Amino acid sequence: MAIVSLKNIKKIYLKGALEVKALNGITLDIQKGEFTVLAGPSGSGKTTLLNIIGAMDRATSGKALVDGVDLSLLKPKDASNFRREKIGFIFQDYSLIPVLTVYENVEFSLDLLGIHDKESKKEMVETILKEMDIYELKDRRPSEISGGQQQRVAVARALVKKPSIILADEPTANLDSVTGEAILAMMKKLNEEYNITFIFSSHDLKIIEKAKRVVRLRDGIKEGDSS
Ligand SMILES: Nc1ncnc2c1ncn2[C@@H]1O[C@H](COP(=O)(O)OP(=O)(O)OP(=O)(O)O)[C@@H](O)[C@H]1O
Repeated sequence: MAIVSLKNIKKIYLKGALEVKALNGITLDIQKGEFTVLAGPSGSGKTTLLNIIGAMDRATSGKALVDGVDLSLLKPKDASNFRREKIGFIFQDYSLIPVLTVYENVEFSLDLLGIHDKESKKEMVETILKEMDIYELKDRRPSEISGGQQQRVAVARALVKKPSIILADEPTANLDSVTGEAILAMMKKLNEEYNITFIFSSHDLKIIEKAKRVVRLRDGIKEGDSS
């Protein structure tokens, strides 16, 4: 069974009296363990689609089933539980908490899940920091490390809670091409090692060509799908 199953998803934003059709009938299945990029020009609907899959936003019409949950039926509180338990988010601007150290940023993800036992948290956080090769940076604040290192912290924070799906909106957009490709290689390794489903957006051709499956969007419509 597909971990993400979208049927005829439409999203219309209202801008005053103006309707913006951001998604115009997207049908898409993604299997568990796939490594998929949503590609397409600016404004094609990539962020909107990621937000719907992650229950950050709701489709205007259509059916979205993610890890067995029908997202259209979720009340706001259930949506926030769903996000916390099932989804790891990675953002273009890293979105780390500036006053917390690298260690605490990753640990916070477990606090939100209600895991409070110091020792088990320590084991989980340290394992993932080592995996991401940022263990030596654990006591620094985000402002004291590079952009590529901050994005590795963001990946660690998403991953530590062992989510079913990781959603990443332009995760390499603010990085130079070498660092961006290193982050992508790391995501791919984690995808293969843990069989975590990755769905990310990009309009960088060098990044797109390295994904296993490319779903192309244009004007809110799926115009291509290749693996
Ligand atoms: N909150 C909003 N209110 C109104 N219109 C919106 C809103 N969010 C997005 N849009 C519009 O919906 C369309 C799709 O936007 P979206 O951000 O999903 O595209 P994108 O492919 O992620 O673009 P980019 O690559 O620039 O991030 C665009 O026309 C955008 O202007």
